Amino acid sequence: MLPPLFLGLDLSTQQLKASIIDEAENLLYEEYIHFDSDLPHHGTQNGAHYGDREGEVTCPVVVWLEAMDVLFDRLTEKHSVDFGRVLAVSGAAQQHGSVYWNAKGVEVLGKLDKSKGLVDQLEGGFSLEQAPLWMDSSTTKECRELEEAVGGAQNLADRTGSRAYERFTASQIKRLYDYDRSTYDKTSRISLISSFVASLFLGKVAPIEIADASGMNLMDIISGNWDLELLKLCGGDELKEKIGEQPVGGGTNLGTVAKWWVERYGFNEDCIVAPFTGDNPSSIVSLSSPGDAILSLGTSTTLLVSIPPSPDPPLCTTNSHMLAHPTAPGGHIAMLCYKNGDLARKSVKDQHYGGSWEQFDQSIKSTSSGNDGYLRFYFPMKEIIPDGVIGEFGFKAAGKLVEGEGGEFKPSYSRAICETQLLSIKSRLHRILPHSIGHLHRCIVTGGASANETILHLVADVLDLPVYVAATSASATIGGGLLAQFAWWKATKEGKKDKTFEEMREEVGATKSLKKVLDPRKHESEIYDAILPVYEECEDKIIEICKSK
Ligand SMILES: Nc1ncnc2c1ncn2[C@@H]1O[C@H](COP(=O)(O)OP(=O)(O)O)[C@@H](O)[C@H]1O
Ligand SMILES: O=C(CO)[C@@H](O)[C@H](O)COP(=O)(O)O
Repeated sequence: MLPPLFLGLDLSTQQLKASIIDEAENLLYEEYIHFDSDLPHHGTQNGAHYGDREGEVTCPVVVWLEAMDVLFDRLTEKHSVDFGRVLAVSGAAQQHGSVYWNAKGVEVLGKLDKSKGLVDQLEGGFSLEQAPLWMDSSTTKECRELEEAVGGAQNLADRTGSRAYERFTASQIKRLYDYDRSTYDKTSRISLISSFVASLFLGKVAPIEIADASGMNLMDIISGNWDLELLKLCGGDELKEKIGEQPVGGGTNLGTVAKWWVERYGFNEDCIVAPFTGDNPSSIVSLSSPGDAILSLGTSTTLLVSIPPSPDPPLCTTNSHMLAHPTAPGGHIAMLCYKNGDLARKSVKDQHYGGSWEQFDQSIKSTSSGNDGYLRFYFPMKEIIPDGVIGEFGFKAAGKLVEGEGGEFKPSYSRAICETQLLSIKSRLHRILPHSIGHLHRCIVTGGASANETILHLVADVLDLPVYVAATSASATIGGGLLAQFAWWKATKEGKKDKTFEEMREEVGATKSLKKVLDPRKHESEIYDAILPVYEECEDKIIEICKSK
């Protein structure tokens, strides 16, 4: 019999990616479906629709169904993947977004017909055709109401790991419950995007995974169970039923793939489905050890630090997130998340460098650290950190606002956007680290922009950390493959049921194949240390300006 394979998926903001690995984590197949370019008839812009309500950002569920159909056709036709060798599947998805199944959808999911694709059968199976995404910021009112109901933002953070955020699922559900009750009532089950994809494999609505559940403002961050009072506040008594069973850990065996996968694509009928997690927790699974910072430069920018289990309660702040760890019970992940990451850099590249990353990079290379004393901030979308700021702002390093939105600016635009994005992380990094971590040893960079060595140089110098990358920038899909392998290993190997993820990695002899790319340069890092207070002063001014708008 040929050795087993493990399938990991990542349904991220702009694309659906798949990786197939073997037991030693060798990457055998990789494929992706880019929503805008592969499925242009849905009219997504960077994977999203921007709606009529202020801050409304969604994606039609049918885009993801079609991406699944096309992806598996491609894996079969282009790569001739033998799915009979795939013994477990898991994966990840952009966090926080939610999918609303109606009764018909749940019913059809349980009896998929092998002669038809997912779109043909499941279109019309959702009470909300447009799923709210992590970029949505339309639920500020619901957020403040939720915080008020539990005695303030810090209380909610202590309880769920985060204060109320617009993109988190609680406020999204509350908006539906408060303003669109008939749609809410037509909703039989609510999935996260991650558990929605797991449901497609399972042929029934899958439970929500614990790390992704901690991005909802609905789960008790200490116990890992649903907070019943919060459920009721957001969606009445009936929300408990719609959300389903308690969150489950990464690597849980949820059952085997639905018959449809066996009959249509030749999946092994024993192929295990393990819970899908969020893309950021999945990157932690594939890349991180405590003491590492992970910088994910995907559509969003996130900074993640894995925190080992501790008897002390996790450090929950109103400016950062605390997530449950997907594979270490009692462990956590501290996270910063920025909305204006890749899309803001891309717009600078298109506006000033003719759409060329080479020219974007060249402008950084031909200027020096600190950009001749200028700082320029880009927030084309309402930002998460600092909360609610929007616009473009340029400053002299002395903290003097040289122009407001738009206006003339001489030094390098590309250096400016990368420096201010990274200085924001530098100014917050120490505040999210618990004492148990002490200090960080290295920064592992992943996501699309980790392919850009010029940006990696800035990361090393600004954060003053050695920079590492993995063999592929698609760390979330590899994390999915590893979660699949973990579920299979525990379920099928004698005596492994209660073993840990690390024990599995040790047994199969897998090491994280990380490559050191750069060390920070002392002189350059000192320049950024010196700029930091000025950066913070400028950021405070922007917050004031935006408040008074
Ligand atoms: N050389 C580069 N420099 C900077 N960014 C890049 C480069 N190459 C690709 N990217 C960015 O990577 C992004 C995709 O990253 P990815 O991690 O796949 O996103 P997501 O997972 O959120 O869909 C693209 O939108 C693109 O702008
Ligand atoms: O909202 C968050 C994390 O809180 C985002 O990081 C999403 O999870 C989207 O991920 P990418 O598609 O940008 O990787």
